[in-house]
Amino acid sequence: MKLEITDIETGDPASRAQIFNLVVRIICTGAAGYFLYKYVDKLINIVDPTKKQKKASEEKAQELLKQLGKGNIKDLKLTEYELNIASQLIIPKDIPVSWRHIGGLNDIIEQIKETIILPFHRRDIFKQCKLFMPPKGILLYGPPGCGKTMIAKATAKEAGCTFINIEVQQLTDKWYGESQKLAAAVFSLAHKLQPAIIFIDEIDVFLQMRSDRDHEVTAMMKATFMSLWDGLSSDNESQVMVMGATNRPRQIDQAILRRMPIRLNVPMPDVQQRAKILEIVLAAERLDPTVNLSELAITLNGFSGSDIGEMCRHASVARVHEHLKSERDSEMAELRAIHMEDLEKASKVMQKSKCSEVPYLFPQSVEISE
Ligand SMILES: Nc1ncnc2c1ncn2[C@@H]1O[C@H](COP(=O)(O)OP(=O)(O)OP(=O)(O)O)[C@@H](O)[C@H]1O
Repeated sequence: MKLEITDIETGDPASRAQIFNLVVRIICTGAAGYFLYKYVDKLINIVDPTKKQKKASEEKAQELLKQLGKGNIKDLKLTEYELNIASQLIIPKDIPVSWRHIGGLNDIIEQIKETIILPFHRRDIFKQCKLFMPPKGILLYGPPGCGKTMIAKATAKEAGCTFINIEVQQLTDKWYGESQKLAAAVFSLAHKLQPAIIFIDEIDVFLQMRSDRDHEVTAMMKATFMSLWDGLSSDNESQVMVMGATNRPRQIDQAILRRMPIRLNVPMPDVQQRAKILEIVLAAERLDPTVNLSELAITLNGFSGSDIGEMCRHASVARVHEHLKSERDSEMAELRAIHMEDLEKASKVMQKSKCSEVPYLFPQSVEISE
């Protein structure tokens, strides 16, 4: 079949010049369209510089939801804001912390098992108990480095529920109205993926006492957050809970404290707790028979769990340096076990650096004045 291009006006076969003209026009129109598209895309990126970031978080959210095995993602009908929040989801099986990694906090762990995990797991039974109200807020408070974040992560792992980790910066969007929509999305997403825990680390920063200095957008976001939280409390069917952690409970608004009826103090470890933490931290290391963890724990007064972890790392690494030094003289293949002396030396170094820190003053309980 022969394809013939004809002149529109005369119907005569088109000349070579006319065909050339047509081809040039098609190419020019295509090129103009391409550059216009590029220009508009650039303009959108200038107007909304977060576009790329939004796309990346959407893709991450889709992947996480798939891993969570929440059925068909399309059926969840997630909004743009919910997808943004979903990019912060933590998959329980990926959490490397469980109860056995936490030393000396058995009372707190038991309380969490009883008040949070059991009602999540045995909803069938708890639903029949009309006087039981599942807690909608729980606060972990205490000095830095004593295991609050570890407890929150282990709770999510053991409960096997959706864990939404809220980052303060994520909700404080500079665009007017966006913060409120994101705050609302936290709760609607948790509702769609329930049972779920909404975890807010440093809740004092996120929802600190509302003050006159609050930016209008921040104040509105907080108000939205609080009213949605109230919605949870009045809905007995909902399996969504907010868990907050703070080093500064006195900075938290009383209205927020009231929404967190369960408040668990995660204190500085006492001597027995320190011995337990030492045991857990050093479990994977080879210890010399000279090591006496109970004796060592007595000398670590004022050390947090994080300090103890750091001290053990120091002791272990110092031994590696010593090994590498001596390797130059003789070929020693095996790294020696950790001696009591290594741990004592490391604790003295840490004690010295701790002496220069400001002492940490912490309330034993958080009072609510009605
Ligand atoms: N009770 C504990 N048992 C075992 N390890 C602990 C314990 N407490 C703290 N640690 C160690 O200290 C690290 C920090 O703990 P974590 O982040 O849970 O403290 P935190 O109370 O949340 O601190 P912050 O308030 O500064 O966020 C842990 O990763 C762990 O190595």
